[in-house]
Amino acid sequence: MPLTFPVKISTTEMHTGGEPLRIVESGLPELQGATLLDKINYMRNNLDEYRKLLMWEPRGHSDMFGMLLVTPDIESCDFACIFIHNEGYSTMCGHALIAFGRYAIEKGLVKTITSPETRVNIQCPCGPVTAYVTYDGQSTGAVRFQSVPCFVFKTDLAVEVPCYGQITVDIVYGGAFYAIVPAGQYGLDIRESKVSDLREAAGATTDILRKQLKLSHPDTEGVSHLFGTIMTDGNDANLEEITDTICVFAEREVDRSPCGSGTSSRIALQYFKNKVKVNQSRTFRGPSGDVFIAKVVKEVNCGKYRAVVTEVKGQGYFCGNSTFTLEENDVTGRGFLLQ
Ligand SMILES: O=C(O)[C@H]1NCC[C@@H]1O
Repeated sequence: MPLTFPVKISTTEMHTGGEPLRIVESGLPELQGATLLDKINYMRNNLDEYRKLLMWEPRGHSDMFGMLLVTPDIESCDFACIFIHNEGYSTMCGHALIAFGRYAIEKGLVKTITSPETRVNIQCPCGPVTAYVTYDGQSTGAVRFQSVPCFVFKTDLAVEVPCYGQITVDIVYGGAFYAIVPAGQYGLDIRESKVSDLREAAGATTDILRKQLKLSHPDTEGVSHLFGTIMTDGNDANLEEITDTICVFAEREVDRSPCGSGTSSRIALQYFKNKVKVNQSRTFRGPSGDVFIAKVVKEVNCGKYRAVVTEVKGQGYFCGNSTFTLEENDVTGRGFLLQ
């Protein structure tokens, strides 16, 4: 289905730890479908031009991220989200929820607001996620969210990454599946190496794993896809120290923040490798220098897997509003990417 003219799309622009969040407020045709997954599939099949218009150049860029709000189909949830990025649609996004928690309250979308925290129940494609938004009676601040069950799918998986040799990764589910690997395995340093080198190595790892690894989730439809590779500083054991992380997801998109779902995955992996205990907090730093604080809240089951609910805390900020238009004869303006 082509774009419907006149195109006029309104958004609020936010960021969490430097990672953009473009919240679409109006201007898209209605998404058909009974469930959130149906609506995502409808958008993917019929309205993907709108994703490209909003995420790609000249209105976005190859590291852009956004979300749309739709009606939830889980009764306990107040909102449902569709996450969009350079390649398509994703299953979980922590940085988006951290920003959205504030948005929901500041824009008057939440009926019952309580201090010092307000609970917001959000249906994500991976399942229901609870966000707790700090509210002091006047303004909103930090947001913590509790994840869907996170589990380790495979540990110590050896993979031959073209141009880099044999690399050993762990595969973890934190609302999305990630490969997790210390940057040192590629001869890279997460703090000193160029982001372009880290992006390339992580992207090459995701590419080969997507070809070779069959993923499955015990009970959630539509999530069995390797979303990206997370490189770490390898510092899993020393709880007192900040640990660095860079998440390269979708089509080699670099998360500026520590990545909420990636942080859930990392703390879950650390838990199952006996590096942290329930309720022990750790600080994760992303490439922008901003941090998330995370911990394991409790152990649960997820099908045959031992799993954990994690909690990740950070703060998002408002940075603007946009109204996007498109002239009918503007072919380039429909979206392109330079990478
Ligand atoms: O915070 C997160 O979970 C994410 N940020 C962009 C990519 C991931 O979805």
